[in-house]
Amino acid sequence: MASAKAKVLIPEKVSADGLLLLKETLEIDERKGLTAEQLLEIIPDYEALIVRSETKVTAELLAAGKKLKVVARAGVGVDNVDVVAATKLGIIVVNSPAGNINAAAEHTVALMMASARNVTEGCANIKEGKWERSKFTGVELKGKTLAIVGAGKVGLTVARIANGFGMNIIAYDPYANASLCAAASVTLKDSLDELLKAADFFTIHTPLIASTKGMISSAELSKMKPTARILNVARGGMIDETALLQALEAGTIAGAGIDVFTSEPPTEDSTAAALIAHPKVVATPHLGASTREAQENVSIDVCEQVILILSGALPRSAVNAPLILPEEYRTLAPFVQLVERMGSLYTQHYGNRLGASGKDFRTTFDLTYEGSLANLNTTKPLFAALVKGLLTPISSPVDQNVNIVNAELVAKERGILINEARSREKAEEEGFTSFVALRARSSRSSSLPPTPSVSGKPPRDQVIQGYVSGGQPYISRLGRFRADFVLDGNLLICRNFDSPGKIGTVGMVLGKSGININFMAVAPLEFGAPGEGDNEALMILKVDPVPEKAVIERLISEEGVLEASVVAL
Ligand SMILES: NC(=O)c1ccc[n+]([C@@H]2O[C@H](COP(=O)([O-])OP(=O)(O)OC[C@H]3O[C@@H](n4cnc5c(N)ncnc54)[C@H](O)[C@@H]3O)[C@@H](O)[C@H]2O)c1
Ligand SMILES: O=C(O)[C@H](O)COP(=O)(O)O
Repeated sequence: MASAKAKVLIPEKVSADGLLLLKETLEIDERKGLTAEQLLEIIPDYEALIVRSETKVTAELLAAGKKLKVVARAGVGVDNVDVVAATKLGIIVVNSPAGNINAAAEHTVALMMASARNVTEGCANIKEGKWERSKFTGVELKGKTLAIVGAGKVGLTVARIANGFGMNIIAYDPYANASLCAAASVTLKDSLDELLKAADFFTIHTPLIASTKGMISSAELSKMKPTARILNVARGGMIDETALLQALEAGTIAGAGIDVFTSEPPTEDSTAAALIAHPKVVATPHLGASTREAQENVSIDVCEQVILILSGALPRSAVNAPLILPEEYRTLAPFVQLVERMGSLYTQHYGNRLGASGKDFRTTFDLTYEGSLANLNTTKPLFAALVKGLLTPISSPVDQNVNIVNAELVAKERGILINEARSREKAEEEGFTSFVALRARSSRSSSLPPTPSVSGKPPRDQVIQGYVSGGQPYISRLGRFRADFVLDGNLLICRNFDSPGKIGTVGMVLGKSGININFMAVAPLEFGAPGEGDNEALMILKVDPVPEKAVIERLISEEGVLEASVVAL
């Protein structure tokens, strides 16, 4: 007789601890070593699929899974799952964002120590029956500088462990939570260059996104000490493998510890294969999360979520849950878009300004719903939209898909604090039926000195206000400036002296660089304290294509152009 229980397919090695939870109510089928064709053939029988990083969950496989309700990734990265196709088919994708953090951090430390003490070389030597002690003199970690790029969950866990070794820890992460860094005795630096020059050990813990892809290439490696060692237990592609191999061969860098590669597994004749074979490289086959404990954690985490979903409840960490539920769509959709874009504007503008004020990304926000918005039944989608907007520009799309289910958890994990408030006082005063105000607080308990304001006074709150008109998101205030522009497209935002000729200057630089201006608005000063940059204005230009960093640098080298940022929405 056919089983009445829903069926779960597990084509990879997933820890038994979670699977035990499934056994009571579901039929589980562990089938390792299936080919893609075999998987395609059997998938129509299953309600749930549990994978790690090896199974390619393609659009074709998902479409063939006529009964599939959930794909669970026992780990963080869903790079191997076609999330867009799953969303279109109404299949929920869940993951375990925190279950393997400690494992990845400890593996980083393992590679750091193995590289420092020539563990693999010494081990291979003695196994060959040799005893060549003098060849393998290493270095100690105590008193050395550990430089961390990406002070997130894994990066800070590495820092906490490294404190025990007596290391001096510095980090570069423009979007980090300063108090969490200070609590882990991490000194935040303003540039990657500072880390490259100071590092004895250099480790990367960022997502693989446009700004981190190829982040370490020949130019960066050439700034490092010849005694420095470099580690990557995050994602392949952040260190240029060819450049690293050349630096190791030239002896301009002392060693590397690598767990992840641009293509996995690396092909035989690839640069990655040459790196792996290099005597100064300690390499592992993507073992960051491969501990019994981490596998138990991620297995229990995703199996619990599979049970929730198959019983009709909401999971904890859905990668593709909506920001907004269908019944709320009509009222909330334009505001969800507004708040998400305000968050994205905040991160890209304040986190990436070039010029006088510099970067000043903060992590404590007040989000106030003014006027008729104060009557909303639920603000959950708006909260989620803000978290998504703040984090999307600095996250890999597959690693961090923020939605109403996971927004609070993601914000907490990233050290972002959002205080929501409702008010009916200011909307009328400002001439709107409703608007949203986002205020990033100035208090920074950080190891960094606070960024001085233009007046040299302590930094002030950063404020963005927006409203919806005709279904479009508008910005009515940006910092000290009264604005009125549609928050859409590629925007170049320049702060400049409010004096004749500035628009021409900016237009000329952009024209010479082949950049078209589709729209331009000037935002006058309205909210500044006396003496605080009195003679200033903002210029907001919708541009195409997005200006390169060199163009922005040229702009701010022009007289009277104080700073500029690019915001792509
Ligand atoms: N090897 C493994 O098995 C394994 C296991 C777990 C996690 N990982 C990988 O480790 C990495 C870190 O994971 P996490 O959980 O700590 O992520 P996280 O999101 O908690 O932290 C990432 C940090 O990178 C920062 N960042 C983003 N862009 C940056 C930039 N351009 N410059 C500097 N910093 C930037 C973010 O602000 C954030 O603080 C991810 O790539 C993840 O996929 C690998
Ligand atoms: O994304 C992850 O969770 C890690 O890279 C681990 O992948 P794995 O489950 O295949 O070991």
